[in-house]
Parts: sequence; C-alpha cells; structure tokens
Amino acid sequence: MAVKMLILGAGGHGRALIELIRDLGGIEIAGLVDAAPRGPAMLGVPVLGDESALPGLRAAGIGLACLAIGAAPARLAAAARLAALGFAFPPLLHPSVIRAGSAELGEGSVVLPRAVLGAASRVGRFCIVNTGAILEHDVELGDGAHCAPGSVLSGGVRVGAGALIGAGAACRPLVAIGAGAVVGLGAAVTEDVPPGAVVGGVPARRLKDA
Ligand SMILES: CC(=O)SCCNC(=O)CCNC(=O)[C@H](O)C(C)(C)COP(=O)(O)OP(=O)(O)OC[C@H]1O[C@@H](n2cnc3c(N)ncnc32)[C@H](O)[C@@H]1OP(=O)(O)O
Repeated sequence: MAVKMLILGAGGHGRALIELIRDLGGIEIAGLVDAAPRGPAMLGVPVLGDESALPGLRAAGIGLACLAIGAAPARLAAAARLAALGFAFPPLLHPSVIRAGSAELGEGSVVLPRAVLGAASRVGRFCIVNTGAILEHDVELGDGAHCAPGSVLSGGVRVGAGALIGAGAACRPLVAIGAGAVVGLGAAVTEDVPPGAVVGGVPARRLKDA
C-alpha cells in the first residue's frame, strides 16, 4: 500500500511537486492544504482545507508532508508547525536527477527534474534544488536555500540558510553566499555575497539589501 503524503501550498511550486511525486511513484498524494486555495482541487488533487485541518489529517494516518512554499522563512516556519504535529518530511528527488553517491540531502528538501547533485555536495533541510540546477562537487546549501532553475554552483560554493540563487545565475568556485541573500536571475557571482544582500548583473554587484 502506498504511503500517504500531503502537500502544504497550492501554488506553482505545489503543481511542480505533484508532478514530481507522481513521477516518483510509491507515494499517494492525500491532498493539498492551503490558506487561500483557488479551487476545490489542483491537477486532480483535492484541497483539504487550511492548516486547521492538519491535526485531523495526522490523526487519520497521514504521516508525511512536503512544503510547497517558495519563500524560505515561511517554508521553514511551516516545517516547524508540521513537525510539532508529528509529520515527517522525506526528501524528494525526481527520478531524472543525477545524484553522486556521496551527495547528502536533508529532510524536506526537494530536487526537481534534471538537477545535478555533485560529489560530496551537501543540501541542508527544506531546500529547493529546482529544475536543471547544477550543484558541483563540495557545494553546501544551508537550510531553506533555493537554487532556481538552471542555476550553476561551481565547486565548493557555500550558500547560507534561506538564500535564493536566481534562475540561470552562475557562481564562481568557492564563493560564499550569505544567509538570506538573493542572487538575481542571470547573475555571474565572482566574489562573496554578504548576508541579506541582493546582487545582480555580470559581474554581480549589490542592488540593495533583502
Ligand atoms: C520555478 C521558478 O520560477 S523559481 C523562480 C526563482 N526566482 C528568480 O530567479 C527571480 C530572482 N529575482 C530577481 O532576479 C529579481 O529581479 C531581484 C530580486 C534581483 C530584484 O527584484 P526586485 O527587488 O523586485 O527589484 P526590481 O525589479 O525593482 O529591480 C531593482 C533594480 O535592479 C535591477 N535588476 C532587477 N533584477 C536584476 C537582475 N537579475 N540583474 C541585474 N539587475 C537587475 C532592475 O533593473 C532595477 O534597476 P533600476 O533601479 O536601475 O531600474
């Protein structure tokens, strides 16, 4: 019998996770939980209500959850609320992901189609490695970090907790991206980025504070 998982968040990332879980197989999607759903169902998955439904769903035997929330602080806060109710968060890797045997992946992290997790890369908890992102050898992602589609993290890059590496951005080997920083889409990061900074451009320059 397939294990049951619910998805918290009925937006675009929720749709991506529905498809990921369907491609994986072996997990039954019990439903979606969202404070402001657009309809009674999404891609054929029923919306079960807002977070007030969670204790009942847990009592009914649904033990697994995944978080479809783009903003890192909200994603991490939701994880804490669901953990307190007893939900567990297995990491989810799309079958097309290329994962080195030595790559580590924390609870609740999701890795979308055609991403690459290189040798000795370490992905923290509740991270998003989005479609086609490349994490080269020895890359480290702090909890809640998000590597957007097509981003390239060269060898040894370190990304702080909750940081966002924008779509198509590339990071020079060994640079450190501070916690909560945002790297704009298409940027070329050639030097360390301070915590909370927003950078963009080629080469990347500070645009503002996050
Ligand atoms: C599955 C998915 O879709 S995952 C999606 C992942 N998300 C992303 O990759 C998006 C990342 N976000 C960005 O790149 C954004 O443009 C940000 C965060 C860099 C800036 O966004 P905002 O805070 O809304 O700033 P805003 O759009 O007002 O731009 C501020 C200035 O920065 C410039 N700017 C914005 N983005 C960039 C960028 N990527 N590179 C260079 N300059 C940029 C703007 O032109 C503007 O310049 P100006 O003041 O001279 O006019």
